[in-house]
Amino acid sequence: MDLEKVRTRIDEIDREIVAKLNERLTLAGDVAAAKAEAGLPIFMPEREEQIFMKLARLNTGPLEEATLRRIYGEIISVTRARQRKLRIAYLGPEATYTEQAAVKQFGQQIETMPQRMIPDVFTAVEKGEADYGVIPIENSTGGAVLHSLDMLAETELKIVSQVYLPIEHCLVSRWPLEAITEVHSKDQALIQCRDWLARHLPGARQVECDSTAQAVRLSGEHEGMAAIAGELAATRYGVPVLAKGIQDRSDNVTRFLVIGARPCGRTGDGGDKTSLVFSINDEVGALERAVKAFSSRGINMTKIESRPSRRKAWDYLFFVDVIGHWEDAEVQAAVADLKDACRLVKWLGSYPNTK
Ligand SMILES: C=C(O[C@@H]1C=C(C(=O)O)C=C[C@H]1O)C(=O)O
Repeated sequence: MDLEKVRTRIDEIDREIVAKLNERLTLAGDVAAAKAEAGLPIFMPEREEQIFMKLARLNTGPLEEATLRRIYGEIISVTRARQRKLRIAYLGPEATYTEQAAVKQFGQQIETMPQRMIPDVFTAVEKGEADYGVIPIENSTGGAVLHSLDMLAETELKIVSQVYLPIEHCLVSRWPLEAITEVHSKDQALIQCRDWLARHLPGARQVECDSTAQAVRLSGEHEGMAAIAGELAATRYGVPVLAKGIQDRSDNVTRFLVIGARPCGRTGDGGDKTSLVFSINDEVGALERAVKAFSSRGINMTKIESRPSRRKAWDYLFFVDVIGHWEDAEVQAAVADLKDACRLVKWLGSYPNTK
């Protein structure tokens, strides 16, 4: 093939792409103005998911769906920022996995607001200092993030989106493996690397701290100290990576939630998930009746997790995820039954069931 000819064609395509990008940006800017008038939020995850689903159907390849999503994620990020840069609070400090999840959801065009603890993320959104908050909720190896569950039970904020992020942990230190006496990290990360640590650093003390990024920062300052964290945190704080991929399972994925002041609308086409929390009466068959409210209608329950209610000893809250939107007739009917069987039923949010 003639190189010059191909390059000429590529240049033409680029001209078209740039023109189209600008046209899209201008149109979406008009939408933003109309939305401001109608009192609708800048960020509408249900609309974005519909766009992504439509793009996937249009795409004939060779472009991979995940790549298309990433490219469009940035285009939409720029569009949102044209109205106003969204302020995103997340479990910090900088370069945590939660920051990566925030960028995966919102793109680069955001104002990042790292917070020290999970409750601080909720407070920042509740006070209106941040537009949205991002928190970890569960990991495929280590299970639930209990602090996040407890906060969800208390808050009036709603879950508006979920983000799955593959997690690859690294051992990060300025000192060689033989010299390491302490490994610092978030409890979840230590649990996810339990077998690796037992094999490679059996004598090292394991110390829990608030975040993986915080552990990296500390480890840079103290002799014999190592941290478990992501490569991004190691790079950001300038501490060398000694070993990569040290999590016990290669399919290690964390699910994050985006919380906001307003609920998210329906995506439709079975593309939504609903999270709720309920508390059952102390009687025979109460939990079964609660579960049947969904199963008898063919509603798929994708998760159930119990936590102490923190009100009374041996009193529990059940956190469940089901497929469907709170406004779906079937879900509403199930919730009516659930309310008959339960002391408390609280809607935590409905959002696109993004993979
Ligand atoms: C332009 C809009 O605002 C935002 C930007 C979108 C886009 O760039 O396509 C889509 C949804 C919203 O999060 C809209 O709601 O249509």
